[in-house]
Parts: sequence; structure tokens; C-alpha cells
Amino acid sequence: LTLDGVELRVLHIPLVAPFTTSFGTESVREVIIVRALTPDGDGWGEIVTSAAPLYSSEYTQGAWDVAQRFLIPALLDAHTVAPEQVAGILEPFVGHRMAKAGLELAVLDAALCAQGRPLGQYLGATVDRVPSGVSVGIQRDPQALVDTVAAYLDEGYVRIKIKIKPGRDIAETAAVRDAFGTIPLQVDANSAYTLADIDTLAELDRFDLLLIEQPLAEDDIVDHATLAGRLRTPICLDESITSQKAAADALALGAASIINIKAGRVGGYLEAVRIHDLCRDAAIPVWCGGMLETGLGRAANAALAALPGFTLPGDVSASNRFYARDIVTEPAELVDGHIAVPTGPGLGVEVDPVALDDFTVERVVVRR
Ligand SMILES: CSCC[C@@H](NC(=O)CCC(=O)O)C(=O)O
Ligand SMILES: [Mg+2]
Repeated sequence: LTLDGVELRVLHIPLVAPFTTSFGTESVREVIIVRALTPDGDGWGEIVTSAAPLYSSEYTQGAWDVAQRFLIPALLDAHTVAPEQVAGILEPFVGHRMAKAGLELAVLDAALCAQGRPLGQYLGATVDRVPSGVSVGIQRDPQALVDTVAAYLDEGYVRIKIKIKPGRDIAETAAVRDAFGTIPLQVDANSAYTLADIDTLAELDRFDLLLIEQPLAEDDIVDHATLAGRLRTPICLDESITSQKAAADALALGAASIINIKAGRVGGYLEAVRIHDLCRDAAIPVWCGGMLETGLGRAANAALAALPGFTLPGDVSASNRFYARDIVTEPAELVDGHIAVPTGPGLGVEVDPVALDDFTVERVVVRR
């Protein structure tokens, strides 16, 4: 399609409650919304960085800069660009995968809307709704965690994931198991441990968890393989899996037996499908992770999670898990423990221009 320009907006959206992980607490989501301006209509995307580089090296102002000075000019120089060409055009620029993913999604949305084609159908979705899990932040104490989990279970979430970190792991997991019995339960450490913590991590084996997500550092592939040899609980990688190649290497080394797929982390939804295909051929279960997306990214994640290899419930929760107000007119809603895959063309959701403006703190349009 012909790209006339790209609009970027930085949004500050308050969270319904602070979200605490092993690397910090977020109360306001700072996210970039991308709008591809084309003669056939606009396309929308989302750059899922946070304000600070604590989950990965990317952060919002860095994405804002690299998109404006390098990535968007490269796409505008190409003049006509197909969604499948975006990653190749941006390949010379190293890293900045979340920035690239947001731009690719906006081009993909514009192209699919012009064709009247739903994103799910384009990616290979085989179901029209996906089971919804929820990610629970670190709470004040185990009892507060139990109360929070109880509320999510009452809403109908089919799988619980709790954040852990050293000192906030065994008691928390035990409290949830004692309170709710054999519910589908997993933990996410966001790289808070090292091999020196192997005895603590081995203690988690008694809780019959679905998986332990990213216990060690992003580049600790060999140490994750060592840990996998000592634990009964499957290891799932998140931060470490930055591409299809990284997934292949991690599987070859035995560093993981389950993979959390996030389109932003791997550079886009097309690379995410390539990881899905690799894992499906290797009989490795995958599930769709989350980056606190607005209704735009959430709609795209629901479409991705509908592919056949996504055999574990993901973190595609309802919009109201994080936000009292969304920037789309149909926020994702939990119905019988599932999130519907949008059926309209492209992302299948409409941006609410008033909400978008209310949350916008910075805006720029880059034209050819
Ligand atoms: C902004 S960093 C959050 C990363 C974290 N994401 C979640 O816990 C799920 C958040 C969500 O439901 O969108 C993860 O490591 O999996
Ligand atoms: Mg994670």
C-alpha cells in the first residue's frame, strides 16, 4: 500500500490498580499508538514499550525517537510497502523490536482493512474465541493475593499467573494453592533469580504448576537448560525469546519446553506466527503473553491466540483488568472465561477519538 505518513501518539492511561512485578510497579501505562496514513484509509498499531527499560532495553521515549528518526523515514522512502515487507525494510536497524512491531501492525491493519480481511483469518486463526488467563501482580501479602485471585476467579478467568520474586514466592504460591486447590496456576519471575536460587525454585515443584516463566535473565539460555534438568515443573521463556531463531536455539539447548509469544517482543505479528509454526512442528505448547495492551493490541493478541498451536490459556484478559476506560469502542470483555476474536476487517475494533485525545500527552505526524 502507499504510505503517506505515520502519526505517533504517546498515551498515559491510568491503571485500575498498581501492577507490581519483580522489576517494579506501574500505575500509569505510557504507550505509543501508531496510525499509518494511506490513501485507502488509516491503519492502527501499538508500540508496547513501558516508560522505563525494566522489562527489556526498550522504553517509550527511545521508541519515539528511533521511530521518528530511522524507522518511519525508511518506510516512507519505500513509498509503496506491503505488510510482509516491513520487517525487511526495518532490518538494517538493530533491535527496537517493539517499535518495529507497532509500525508493522499499523501497516498490516491498513492493508487488511482495505481488503476487508480480518486479522485473525489472515494470521490463521482456527477458533472465534480464546480462553482467558490473568496475570496477578505482587500484592501486599499472601492474604491480599488470595483475595485478588478470588475476585479474578469469580470473574471467570480460566488460569491464574502470579508474579514472584525472591522472598515473595513460596508463601504466596502456597497460599493460592491452599485457598483454591487444583486451579490452573503458573508463576512469572521476570528474570529475578539466578542459578544460586535453584533450591528455592525447586521448592516450587510441589505446587504442581503449569510452568515457571522466565526465572533467570534474558541471556541465561544455558543456565535455564541447567535449571530445567533440576526441576519437574516446565520452564517457559518470555524475555529470552526475541525471534524465531532465539526460539529454535532455546529449544535446541533444552532451555524451555513452553514459550510465551508476544508480538511486540519479537518484532511483530508475522514473526510471532513464525515462532508459532516452529513450536507447533516441534510439539512445543505456546501461549499469548501480554504487555498491558490497549484494546488495539489486545484485539491483535486475541487474533494471534486463536492459532491452533496456542494450546495454553494466555494473558489475553479483559480490558477492564487494567483499564477503567479503553481507547477502542468495543473493549475486550470476558464471556464464560473467554475473549472473542474480533471479526471485522483488520484489527476489527474502532478507535474512540475522544478517549484517544483524552489520554494523548504527545503527538507527531511524520510525512514523506
Ligand atoms: C509491561 S511489562 C509486563 C510483562 C509481563 N506481562 C504480564 O504479566 C501480562 C500483562 C497483561 O496481561 O497484559 C510478563 O512478563 O509477562
Ligand atoms: Mg513474562
